[in-house]
Amino acid sequence: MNQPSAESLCQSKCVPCEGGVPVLSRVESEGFLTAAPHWSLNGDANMIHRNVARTNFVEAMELLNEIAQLAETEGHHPDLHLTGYCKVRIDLTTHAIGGLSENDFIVAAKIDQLLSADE
Ligand SMILES: C[C@H](O)[C@H](O)[C@H]1CNC2=NC(N)=NC(=O)C2=N1
Repeated sequence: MNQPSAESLCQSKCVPCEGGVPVLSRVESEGFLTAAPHWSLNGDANMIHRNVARTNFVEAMELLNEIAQLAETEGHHPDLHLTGYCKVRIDLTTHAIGGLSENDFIVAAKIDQLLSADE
């Protein structure tokens, strides 16, 4: 597989997934992470996450809603956590296959784009 870029991921669209897609290996996921360097792979290599801080509670909630809209557009949904009054943790995994798929990295790159537009 060619090394993905943030740009190519942002131009891609999530493919509806109800199973039948191979789980990405740790090495494949690490390749995708070069295009999404703000994200971390967990120990089991079945989830990536990113932490984001906002300046107050309302801005954190607005961010959660922006990500929710993006997720609905993509048809692929992160697990969103408000971890403090202005802190957000975003977890991405493909529930249907119990691990990571390209969809997770497409949504990660699009969230990065949304966050850089906000800054
Ligand atoms: C058909 C549709 O693509 C699936 O139900 C999607 C919806 N959003 C999803 N989001 C995530 N994170 N994992 C999934 O397996 C998943 N499945």
